[in-house]
Amino acid sequence: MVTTYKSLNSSAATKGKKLSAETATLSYKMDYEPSFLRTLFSLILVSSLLDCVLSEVDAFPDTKTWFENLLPSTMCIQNASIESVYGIMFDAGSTGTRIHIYSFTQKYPDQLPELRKEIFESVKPGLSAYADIPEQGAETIRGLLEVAKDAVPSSHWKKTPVVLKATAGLRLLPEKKAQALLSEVKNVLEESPFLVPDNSVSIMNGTYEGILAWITVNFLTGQLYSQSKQTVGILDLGGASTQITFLPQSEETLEQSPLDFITSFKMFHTTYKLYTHSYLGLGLKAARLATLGAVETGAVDKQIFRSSCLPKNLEAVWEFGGVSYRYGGIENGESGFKSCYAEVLRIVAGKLHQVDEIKGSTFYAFSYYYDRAADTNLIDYGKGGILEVRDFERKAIEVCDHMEGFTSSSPFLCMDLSYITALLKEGFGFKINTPLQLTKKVNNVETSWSLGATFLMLQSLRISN
Ligand SMILES: O=c1ccn([C@@H]2O[C@H](COP(=O)(O)OP(=O)(O)O)[C@@H](O)[C@H]2O)c(=O)[nH]1
Ligand SMILES: [Ca+2]
Repeated sequence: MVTTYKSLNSSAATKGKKLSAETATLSYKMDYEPSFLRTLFSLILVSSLLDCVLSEVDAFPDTKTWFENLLPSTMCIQNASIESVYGIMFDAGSTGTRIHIYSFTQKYPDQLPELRKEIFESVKPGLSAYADIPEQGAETIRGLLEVAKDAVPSSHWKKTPVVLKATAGLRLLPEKKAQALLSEVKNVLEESPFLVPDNSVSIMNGTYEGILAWITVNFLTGQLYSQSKQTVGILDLGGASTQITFLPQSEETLEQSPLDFITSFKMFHTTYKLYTHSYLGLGLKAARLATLGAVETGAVDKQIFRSSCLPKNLEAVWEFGGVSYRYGGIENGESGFKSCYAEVLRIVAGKLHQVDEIKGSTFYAFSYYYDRAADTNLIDYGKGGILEVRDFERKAIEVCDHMEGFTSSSPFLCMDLSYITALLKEGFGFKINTPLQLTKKVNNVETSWSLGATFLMLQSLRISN
């Protein structure tokens, strides 16, 4: 693996520095060829190849209902030379925009292609911070496209599809502002030398976000093509929304869940009926705003939003989604875990659907679950690890009850850890000893929805040689 950092903005890099620093870029390159990935992507690409030949036959007929609007319209393209196929996926998240450039190779015409390399780069803040200056937001995409131009040989540019999917940051913007951003972004993609399919720039439905991340993780852990089909559930905690997705084992779950929490799709000759839901406004940063009471009021110039989850003497400014908020602790008032937990509990109480069977299931947790666990040394940043829900609670108590010793690097740490504890325990209803597998990467591949989305993009485009 080759790792090169241009400038840093990962949690590893910001650990011990200002956690709310929002403007920098991170880039790294990964080379990997684990055998199961070869198998996996062989399966994917073989399916695509067959589909191209049998263009009348939809390989995943049942999927149509749920990813109809997610995918660019179907077409059969002669995507690449005999040796390489590329796919570019933008993840426009609420806190940052990321580009994933995946390359696949086919060494011999009669052999199956393999996933060879992923190049990743990100910028902060996310597109939603440019709500009033959409052209400038789109410029961030232009910058990331330069990375793609370096990564993809120019001979392949015209055949390489590029897609951008925005998540909760844009979902929360007024429709007009979100559309203006998407339209500027579309222009920038169209000015690029890459293949821009129909519907290439869109706001992704939260249901897809959960399902695509579930596909990614269960591909990477080998569950989707293993005989046992012991799939794992996923918990994603973004800045503005959070997702839970798993394959129910109990009939009761299927029967008692709200209809829109259950989604069926077919892959590799197996039909999966998943439980998935995305809670908009319950991402980590949106929860900060809610705890501070700043959601309804918005940022008012002189107002300072206060919380017992913050150090008593703190007064500072925090930027989220392009808005600046003044915030601080309660001087001569309450602080510490007990009062903070009561505050964050109000954000989740009665807001989430609970399912009994998750108490005994295996869940992979990533994004801010991972970042905050790593920030507080609950896990190693590089390796991740297994935690129980009560580990987050213990750490929250430790941090919240010793805020006098806080450093300016982490003013929100008490609030974040308390919120994560409340979300897991009182929100989803996990037991305090439910184990969570904290994982950022599986075999060097990021555990995010973007790989699942790229897989479906290639599938949809019938990429072939
Ligand atoms: O490829 C990625 C994309 C995002 N994240 C994490 O996702 C969180 C931020 O969520 P995001 O900005 O995507 O917010 P959303 O739009 O999903 O609410 C942070 O913990 C990031 O470290 C990540 O680990 N890998
Ligand atoms: Ca996300």
